[in-house]
Amino acid sequence: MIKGAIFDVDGTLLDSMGIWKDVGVRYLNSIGIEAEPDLGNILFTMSIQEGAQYVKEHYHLSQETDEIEQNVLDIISDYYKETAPLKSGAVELLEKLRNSNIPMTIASSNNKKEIEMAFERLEIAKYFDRIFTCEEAGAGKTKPDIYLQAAEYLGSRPEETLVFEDVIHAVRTAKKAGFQVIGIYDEASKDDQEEIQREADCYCRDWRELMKKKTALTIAGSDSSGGAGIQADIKTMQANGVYAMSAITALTAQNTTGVTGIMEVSPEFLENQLDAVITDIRPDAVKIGMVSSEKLIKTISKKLKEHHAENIVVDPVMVATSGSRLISENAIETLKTQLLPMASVITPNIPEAEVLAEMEIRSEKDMVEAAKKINEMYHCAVLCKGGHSLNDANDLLYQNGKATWFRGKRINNPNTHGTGCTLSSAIASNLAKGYSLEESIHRAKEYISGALAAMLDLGKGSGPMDHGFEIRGRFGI
Ligand SMILES: Nc1ncnc2c1ncn2[C@@H]1O[C@H](COP(=O)(O)OP(=O)(O)O)[C@@H](O)[C@H]1O
Ligand SMILES: Cc1ncc(COP(=O)(O)OP(=O)(O)O)c(N)n1
Repeated sequence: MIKGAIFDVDGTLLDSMGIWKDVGVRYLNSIGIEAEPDLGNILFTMSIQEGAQYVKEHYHLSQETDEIEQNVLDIISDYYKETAPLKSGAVELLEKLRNSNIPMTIASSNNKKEIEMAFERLEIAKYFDRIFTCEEAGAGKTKPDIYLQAAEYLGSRPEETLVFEDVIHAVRTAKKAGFQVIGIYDEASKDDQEEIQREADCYCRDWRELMKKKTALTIAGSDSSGGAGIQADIKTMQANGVYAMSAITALTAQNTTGVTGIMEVSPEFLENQLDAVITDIRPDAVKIGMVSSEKLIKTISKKLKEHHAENIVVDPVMVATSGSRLISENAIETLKTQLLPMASVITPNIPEAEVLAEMEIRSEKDMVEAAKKINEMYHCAVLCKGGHSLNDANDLLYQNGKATWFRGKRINNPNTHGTGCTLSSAIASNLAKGYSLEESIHRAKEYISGALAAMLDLGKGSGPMDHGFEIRGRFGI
């Protein structure tokens, strides 16, 4: 759960990085000298003192460096006081965080005075309880001090705190210190964008893009008891902040004790649903759950390719906890060859991973070996879920030759109907919102732990979880 947010200023909230490239040219122009074409880049990495020394020597100026420095500082100060604009969508983002009762601070390498002047003019001072500067923190943003001091002030731990940044060294520092980092594009650091995208938990071109409601589509079967399948997926997507859509593969007559009937839709009708949804509201992520027959799998594969679907999470549902089979034997082969290679990640539980890897899983070492085998066979990231273990809830991600454990505390709750559907839908929701795969899994596990810990107890068998455990507000009472 997010309990605080820390914002950088220049390049993040303000579209102000240009002044630091432009200030030397402006200064020289003010004394009637034309600057060399590349002066902005030459001065960009220098301190103001170094820059003043450079222009004095290079342009044979009679002014002392102290005077040049002061004139440059005045130009910068005037810029913040009168001109520095907000980045697009910044106010909407601040408003949204304030409405969610998330306290916010500033962490900036700039001077407090400049920030205060700009914030007052732009009417955004009201969003921030305090401004932290690198000068006061005693270190620049290659060290985590400023973020840690800001988080301590907010009363949130790093993992509960969002850091908004636009430059790679700051993104790296905050990430390394355990914060959740949102990276944003800025012209001044355009050459580092790919790296920022890789290192940050979430990345966006501008704040409006981050604010836009993200969408997710579930292609799965209906569970009449509401704990698994389409119903669990939609509740999960809603609770994880995305707009949920569905294409139903089958109706099941099901409750917490078992499945008493399955009625599949025709491939034509599934195709119809997929076309209707995707051509109108494009999903930012797709989750695929129960698909019981070869024909339906082929339809999904064809349609998702045709529509260039992204962020596909495949939960290779085979058997429900209650013991009922949810896929035909021959469809498993088609699932392997047609759907797995399209997936950003697949989420088999231990029995499903055993079928896909064609080996027994008895230990954590076996989980790694099976996930590696599946990854090499089908070229997709594999999250082997450990919910069927007795003592823990440790899941293993295998991708790009690397195994990463997501360790979870086992919650003593016998009502685990729909855990697989819920986890895969939460991962898809997080991918839709732009989180990296690792962060998407991490957040999905936190969500499922919360839903299990709410201890809902319904039905005669293994009951459903409380998907809405964190949905509060006046209509929730
Ligand atoms: N009792 C539990 N406590 C905490 N997490 C659990 C528990 N049971 C399952 N999980 C988690 O729920 C997710 C779904 O896992 P699993 O139950 O193995 O899937 P499936 O429902 O497909 O069999 C995994 O992240 C797993 O670690
Ligand atoms: C319609 C439908 N789809 C999938 C499942 C399996 O759900 P899962 O999340 O794996 O949960 P359990 O049934 O294993 O608890 C289902 N039962 N029905």
